[in-house]
Amino acid sequence: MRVVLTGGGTGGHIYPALAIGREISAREPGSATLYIGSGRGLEGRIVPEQGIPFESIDITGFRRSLSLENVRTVLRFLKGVTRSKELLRAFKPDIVVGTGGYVCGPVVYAASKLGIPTLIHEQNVVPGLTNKFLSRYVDGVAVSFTESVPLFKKCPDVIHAGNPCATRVLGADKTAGYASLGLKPGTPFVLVVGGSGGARALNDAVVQMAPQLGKLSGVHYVFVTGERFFRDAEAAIKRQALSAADRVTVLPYVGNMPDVLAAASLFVGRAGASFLAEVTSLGVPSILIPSPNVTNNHQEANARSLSDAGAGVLILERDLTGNVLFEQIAGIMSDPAKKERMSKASRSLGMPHSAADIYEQIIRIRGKKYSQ
Ligand SMILES: CC(=O)N[C@H]1[C@@H](OP(=O)(O)OP(=O)(O)OC[C@H]2O[C@@H](n3ccc(=O)[nH]c3=O)[C@H](O)[C@@H]2O)O[C@H](CO)[C@@H](O)[C@@H]1O
Repeated sequence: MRVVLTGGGTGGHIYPALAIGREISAREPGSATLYIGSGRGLEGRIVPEQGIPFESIDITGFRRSLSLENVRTVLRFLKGVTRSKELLRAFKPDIVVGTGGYVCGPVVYAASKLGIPTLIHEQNVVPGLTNKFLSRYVDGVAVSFTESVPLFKKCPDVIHAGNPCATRVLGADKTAGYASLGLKPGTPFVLVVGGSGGARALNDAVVQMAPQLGKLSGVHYVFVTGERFFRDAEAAIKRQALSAADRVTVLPYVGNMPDVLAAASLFVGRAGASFLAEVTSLGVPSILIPSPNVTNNHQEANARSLSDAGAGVLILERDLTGNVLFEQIAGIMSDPAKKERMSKASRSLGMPHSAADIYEQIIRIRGKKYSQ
């Protein structure tokens, strides 16, 4: 099959696209993939690193308030449609899959105008602006939460498939995870990550709790700060961690997150939808501090679905301090029975067959389109 993947800005939109691409290649060896993203997003680095051909278009997102910038955005969108049409005519895909983020707008729209079968995947309960717009043109929609199905009632083929990132972590290699961190296999460690871009509030709380890290004997800590915060955060964390500094690893970004996540004893992070799909697919217990700065506060809804099931502990950012965070970490890491209960609850929420369901949907959509 020839497939175009598009979506991006942040990891939460890129990794679901890559997971769908991987499923297609596994089912149909010899498939050809092209990823179309924005030159400004994280995809420009991640996708070529995976050995996938990458083309970029110049596009920005809409501001929610009226502004001159929105006029420029419309012009860029129209230019993006023209450029996408050129790329699509040259590549001749059998399917175009969009996973949200503004970059997939012109690409999926152009594909639908050219009569190419199209599918979008929505990661969050509340659909993003781009996917809402595209839902009028696409042949199918895959959503991550059942609650989102009615929001796409005008679309021809809507399925509840979970998030394909859940499938991407299934083949994860714990041993490789420990090795990449330089840890002895089996070392218990707490993984703290503020989403694909890092989170200042979380990094600040980590610096505040760092003097207490030594209290938990034998536990290692892996702090992933986000590229833009790395230098300052690393210096501050190492300084504050005192005698436990040798049990602390600080990194800007983790390229092999599935392996590292599979080895982790506890995940502490934001509540982005793709991360949560991975955490539940692997049955990792979590402490979640949802970002308050996202559309419709959707990360809090994501986090509540885990905390209500006993799979995670929810801390609202306004209540976050170093002490609160360390108390919760210690409460889980020093109570194996509690950790095990949370782990079981987490696994029960996982939907690891997600990418396979989406692959079946792609086959169905193509079949229908070409029989018309
Ligand atoms: C601030 C913001 O707009 N956040 C949104 C964004 O989050 P964000 O882009 O942070 O996405 P998620 O937290 O959902 O997922 C991050 C993805 O990046 C990967 N990863 C992350 C860090 C790292 O060092 N290495 C790595 O590989 C994770 O394994 C995961 O696959 O998209 C999500 C959609 O999925 C939304 O739910 C979030 O609300």
